[in-house]
Amino acid sequence: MGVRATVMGAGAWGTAFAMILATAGNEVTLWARRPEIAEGINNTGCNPDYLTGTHLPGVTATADPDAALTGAEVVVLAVPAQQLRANLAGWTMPAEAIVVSLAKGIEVGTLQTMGQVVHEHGILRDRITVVSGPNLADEIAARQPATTVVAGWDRAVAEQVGAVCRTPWFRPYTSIDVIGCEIAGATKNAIALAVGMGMGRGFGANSMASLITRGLAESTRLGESLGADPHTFAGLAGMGDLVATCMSPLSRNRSFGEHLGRGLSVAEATTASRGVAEGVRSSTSILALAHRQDVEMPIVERVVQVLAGELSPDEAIRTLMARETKPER
Ligand SMILES: NC(=O)c1ccc[n+]([C@@H]2O[C@H](COP(=O)([O-])OP(=O)(O)OC[C@H]3O[C@@H](n4cnc5c(N)ncnc54)[C@H](O)[C@@H]3O)[C@@H](O)[C@H]2O)c1
Ligand SMILES: O=P(O)(O)OC[C@H](O)CO
Repeated sequence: MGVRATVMGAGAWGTAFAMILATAGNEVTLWARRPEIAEGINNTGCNPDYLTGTHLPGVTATADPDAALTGAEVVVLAVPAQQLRANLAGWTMPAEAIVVSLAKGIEVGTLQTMGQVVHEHGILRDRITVVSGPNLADEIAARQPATTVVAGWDRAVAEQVGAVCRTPWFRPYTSIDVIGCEIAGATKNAIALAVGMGMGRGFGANSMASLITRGLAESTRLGESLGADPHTFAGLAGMGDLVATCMSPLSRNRSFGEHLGRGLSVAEATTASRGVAEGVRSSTSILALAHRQDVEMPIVERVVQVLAGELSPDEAIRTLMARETKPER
């Protein structure tokens, strides 16, 4: 028996998630900011801008947020991290709905995770869940097998969301480590920028593996300082997502880093990007959060310096390699 589910945001992941929910037997409404996107979906059954060849049977689109939200039992938030708070302020959330956050980022200024932003908007913590894992939207849209983590403060609610978005090719696990999944999801984008820069400089698997492994170490440190379970970082929302993002040419964050490594400016890399590369804005807030928590994040620090034009990718790599020798852990 399905639920009435609404996805707020018709970018790549919002569109793919709407398809998952419809395939799982739910009644699905997809809110698009631009009316022409909603019209395109309703007229052709495909999103004209994102995942363009993907059919969305059972998905009804609208550009009216009130129409989208009225009566929804599950509300999925799929707008970019830095835009979530402003969007929430303009929406009337259904009183009893379960809220699912898809965005992977840390808010600039407040240094809050998306779950914290949603909670601050007045949603009870027990009704908030986040979905995070190795989930490149293009592969999900192509119905390739994938797993994910649904994390919630209330395990039963996480299980409910897991059941609602389970399909033969999309297998959700559950967790109660919301902060761990959110920190893992946000930081992997910053690490993918670093990996991309290395690839753009022409480096191979050794460099990539070094950045992934040490990147995971610094993400785990930050997560633990905020009360996360370190095991989360070894799981799908941690290592799983980091590997998928850093290995795949489909990743916007890795691609953005590759552009920088090849000598493009941040503005040029932004123009070349196929969608939002969350790490570009969130790297700064992740580093600020690390400073607040007194946690060392040398890779993220170099990424921030490259994005700010203070270091070239070569200088970033050279200074990372010049750090003092120390025990691995
Ligand atoms: N694409 C993926 O493979 C993927 C997978 C997992 C998680 N995510 C995360 O999901 C979130 C959304 O990513 P996406 O891939 O759908 O992004 P996207 O770049 O494909 O689309 C962004 C969507 O947000 C809309 N948007 C932009 N500015 C907005 C604003 N001010 N208000 C409302 N809507 C606005 C755009 O119109 C578009 O519909 C990000 O945090 C991303 O990290 C993405
Ligand atoms: O394309 P990216 O870099 O935003 O990564 C997409 C997903 O987060 C991968 O799980």
